[in-house]
Amino acid sequence: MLYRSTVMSLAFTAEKQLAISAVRRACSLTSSVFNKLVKNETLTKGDKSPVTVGDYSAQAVISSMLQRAFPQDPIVGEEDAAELRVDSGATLRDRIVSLANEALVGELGLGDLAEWGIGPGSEQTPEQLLDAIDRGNYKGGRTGRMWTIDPIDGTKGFLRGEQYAVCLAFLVDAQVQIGVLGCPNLPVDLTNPDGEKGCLFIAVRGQGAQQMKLSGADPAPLSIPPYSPSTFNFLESVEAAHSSHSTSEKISQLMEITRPPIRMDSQAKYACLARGDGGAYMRMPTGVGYKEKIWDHAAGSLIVEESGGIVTDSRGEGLDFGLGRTLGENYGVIACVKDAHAKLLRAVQQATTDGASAQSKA
Ligand SMILES: Nc1ncnc2c1ncn2[C@@H]1O[C@H](COP(=O)(O)O)[C@@H](O)[C@H]1OP(=O)(O)O
Ligand SMILES: [Mg+2]
Ligand SMILES: [Mg+2]
Ligand SMILES: [Mg+2]
Repeated sequence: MLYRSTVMSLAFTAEKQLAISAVRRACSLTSSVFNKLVKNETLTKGDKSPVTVGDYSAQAVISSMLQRAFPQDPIVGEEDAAELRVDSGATLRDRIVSLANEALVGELGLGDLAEWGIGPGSEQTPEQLLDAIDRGNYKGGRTGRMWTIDPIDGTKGFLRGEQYAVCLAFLVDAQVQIGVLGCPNLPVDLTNPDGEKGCLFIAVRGQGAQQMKLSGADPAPLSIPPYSPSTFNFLESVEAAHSSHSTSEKISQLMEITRPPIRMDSQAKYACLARGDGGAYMRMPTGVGYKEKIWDHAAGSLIVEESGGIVTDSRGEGLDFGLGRTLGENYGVIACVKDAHAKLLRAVQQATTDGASAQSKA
């Protein structure tokens, strides 16, 4: 038993260190993309180019570090470089190559290792960076080691200057072992929205979860407070197209919740649940046949579980990360502290059954 616990606590130290380092480097890249391209440039409404530049270059950085550290590990990444390999993508490609290289050559910080292809002199060729992006094309599966990257989750929040997250998870046999979320715009204390911003959340299965500042300062363990009916509320998407606001409003009424929901973009919702800013993460299907992607839930779900929470779909079943790049048929996602889950699940099931019978009568 002693042997087993020693082995468990030693597990994945190198993977964890790499994941933290890669997410932190990608976060400084996305912050600089925002400052250079979103804040200081005149953009036409709905212009998605800064987010595209940010997505590609952040995935290039994380993926090229992974390739150096763990060359055999496959990656399920949100982006692929096809658009950058054609002539019409040349301008975008040049921008991405220069941003990714700028991030890779940055000085080594705490815990960084030059052997991961970072630090002064670590420039990559355009071809190497495009290949790094394309290493994210793994189809996923149930066995073996793999990583999943969402280089910018919450693109709408990123463009609004609100919440987004750089997300990286490491899985073995379809079980998330490490989850890291970098949230550059998230207040360290949500009750002080004008205070310091920039948080990093890290979980390792069986070893708990912690929050620290993006700089690495002030690490603190995370633990979701016990269920309290008078303060319980929901964390949900800003975008009603991503999660049904009307269904969660119905669930909220059934649970007699009095506090309004906290709406924010990205997996920052999982992080905020883990540190007790809100009572439950709610993601109810909007009925358009959208399949949730594994990179949108892997890191966040482990951070919640390791903080004392539970993450399931609306049937109460665990999320299955072994089905490929998606979570399969969409039954929604609900997450909360363990002692609230049965009550929440009952309300979810009542709301969705009522909804279904109202629809079939109509
Ligand atoms: N119809 C949909 N239902 C649920 N999630 C969606 C839908 N369309 C896009 N998404 C994804 O929701 C995530 C953001 O969620 P949130 O609104 O909670 O921040 C993004 O990864 C986005 O994917 P994409 O990056 O392809 O736009
Ligand atoms: Mg996403
Ligand atoms: Mg994304
Ligand atoms: Mg996207």
